[in-house]
Amino acid sequence: METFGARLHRAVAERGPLCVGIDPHPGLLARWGLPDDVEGLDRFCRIVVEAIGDRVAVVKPQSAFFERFGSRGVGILESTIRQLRNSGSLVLLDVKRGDIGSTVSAYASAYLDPSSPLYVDAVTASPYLGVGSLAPMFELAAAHGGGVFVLALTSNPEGAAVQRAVGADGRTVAQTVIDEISQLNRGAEPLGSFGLVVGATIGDTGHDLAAVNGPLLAPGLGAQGATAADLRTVFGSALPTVLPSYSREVLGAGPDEAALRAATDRVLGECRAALATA
Ligand SMILES: O=c1ccn([C@@H]2O[C@H](COP(=O)(O)O)[C@@H](O)[C@H]2O)c(=O)[nH]1
Repeated sequence: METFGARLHRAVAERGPLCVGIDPHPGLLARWGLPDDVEGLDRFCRIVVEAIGDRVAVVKPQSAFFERFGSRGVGILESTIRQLRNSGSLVLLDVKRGDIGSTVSAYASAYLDPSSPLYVDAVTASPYLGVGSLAPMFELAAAHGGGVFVLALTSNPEGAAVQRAVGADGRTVAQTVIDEISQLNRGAEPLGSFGLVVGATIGDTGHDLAAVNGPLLAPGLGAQGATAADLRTVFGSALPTVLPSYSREVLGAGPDEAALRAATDRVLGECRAALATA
């Protein structure tokens, strides 16, 4: 079985270093001339998949925008995941789950067990009940070639107060998360399956990402103000493992599929240029 890290490495080599988010904000549905209901959500997702599913390495549906429509919205998430998988992109579900270990087991089954209707290639997870509490996710991901991206240094300004707080051992909370994920990826080739989320907005925080040996998802580009040129400052020598992520910056070009593809190609070009300087 090929690991998620290997599959991601291959997808990025073939399609380029880019993740595009599917975030059907009410404002975007309106701009696309779609109703703010399940039919509008379905149409929005179908257009995005048709436009970019066969050209982007990773697509990241944001679960919140599906959950807000209840069970029918989750049904659209399931069908969107299926369509994305058929289009050849890897699916990273942005769902930021975390809980005590026994409950994390159920989250792991929901997203990382191939028999689940919500089965995806990778999920985002929250480490604030302790990185160790996410072990059931790591184990099921490893068993089935899946991946987990753990929040480390998020792109929002409020994250710093928690993530940069310093513990008794002198390390920040974020550095503890970084170090524990680095351990999980030790020796993995060509890339570990356990990633981190590090916002492109955060500047140089002095955190050491050099030993992670796993993918570094970088949201915050475009709508939140960061540019591809900021990636070097944030990631330094870890730049080659960065997976830049854009949602509204690309989605704002829709609903025209050619315009969505053009926006995707533009940001991919910017990211390629930024990462090539590594
Ligand atoms: O630190 C984080 C973690 C996750 N996100 C998510 O990424 C997208 C960003 O959307 P944009 O439209 O490109 O701003 C969104 O789904 C967030 O929940 C993040 O922004 N920062």
